[in-house]
Amino acid sequence: MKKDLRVILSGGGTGGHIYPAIAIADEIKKRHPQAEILFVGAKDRMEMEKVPQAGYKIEGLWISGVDRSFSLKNFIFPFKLMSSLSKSRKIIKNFKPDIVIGTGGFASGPLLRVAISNGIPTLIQEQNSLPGITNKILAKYADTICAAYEKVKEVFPANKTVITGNPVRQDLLKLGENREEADQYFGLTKNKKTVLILGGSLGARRINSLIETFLQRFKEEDIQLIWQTGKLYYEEYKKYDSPSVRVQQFINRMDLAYAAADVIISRAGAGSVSELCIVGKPVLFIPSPNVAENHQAKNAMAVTEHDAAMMMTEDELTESFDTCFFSFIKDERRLAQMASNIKKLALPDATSKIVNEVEKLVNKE
Ligand SMILES: CC(=O)N[C@H]1[C@@H](OP(=O)(O)OP(=O)(O)OC[C@H]2O[C@@H](n3ccc(=O)[nH]c3=O)[C@H](O)[C@@H]2O)O[C@H](CO)[C@@H](O)[C@@H]1O
Repeated sequence: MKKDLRVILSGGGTGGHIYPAIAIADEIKKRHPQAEILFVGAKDRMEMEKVPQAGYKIEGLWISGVDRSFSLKNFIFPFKLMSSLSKSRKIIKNFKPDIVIGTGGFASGPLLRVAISNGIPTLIQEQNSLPGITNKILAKYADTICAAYEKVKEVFPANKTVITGNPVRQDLLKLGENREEADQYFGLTKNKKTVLILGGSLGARRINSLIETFLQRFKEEDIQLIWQTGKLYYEEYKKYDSPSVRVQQFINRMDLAYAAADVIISRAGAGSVSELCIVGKPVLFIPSPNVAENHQAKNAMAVTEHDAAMMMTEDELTESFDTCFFSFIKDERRLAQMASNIKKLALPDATSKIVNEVEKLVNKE
């Protein structure tokens, strides 16, 4: 293996594409401390803040997705694409990567395209059971595809697809017994039942309105909350912050949030689902209905079919949340069974397996 390995990672738009890239970068750095790593994301998206926070350099492309409906935004898309292809060429020419890794989201499209046409080895990582559009296009030309679900072999070339699982950040792999630190970090009361509410990296409008409706009920049941609203909705809900309802726009210490929780209510983005399997606590999934081909429901069903979590669609919430959730949270036997079942689905070696594939590609060169 080259001593001065040079790697570009590209992916973003949402945490679901950013955190896998950071986990892969951390594992590469662990194995190859001399490696030079550069991220490429989309200007104005959350990767421009989260990647430097994780200690890596990032360049931004002027790129966005195409609206599925007719929209004025789509008229400038060709210009954005040309601009980002041209910037990708410059980045690749200057950085001279040994490998380019794409984790999905629109910024990885132009960059991987340029890498492929320059004959640079490429690897893409697909988090979902139904691939996103960028990865679908790139898969034909990429050298290796690392995925979490067997099912993607129906869409991707099976001969170069390796099932590894989704990369999960190192700090989430060793939650251990840091509940006390977690309670202190969030200012929670010790020994009080805690529910963690997660709306995915951007927050979830419907989950926020559900929690607002049930605040009084949680109080009556003596349950405290860590409530992640998402940046977009924080202003609307921050008024509810109190010692028993910790309202957060975004949680930087997910390790502590998971450690503090007895039960978790969550969206079913692929990364969240993979993390929750590792965390091994009882979960109620409320999948987003606003994603391509309803893939979050499919991510959640991959867990519920093993009797390892509960799931409710947004449509079921009004009628069933009250009775189902509040009886679930009191049923200690059922909670323990769910925690044990979900833990069996964890794939904690995913990042390591992906970096093995990265090394194979670089060594081949
Ligand atoms: C609305 C939307 O398009 N969602 C997609 C997006 O989800 P989203 O961006 O929500 O991503 P995931 O659920 O995959 O992962 C969320 C990540 O953000 C982290 N996190 C979350 C909240 C927080 O306060 N702090 C924090 O660090 C989680 O620990 C996790 O690592 O990408 C996923 C992976 O491609 C898809 O499956 C989802 O359908």
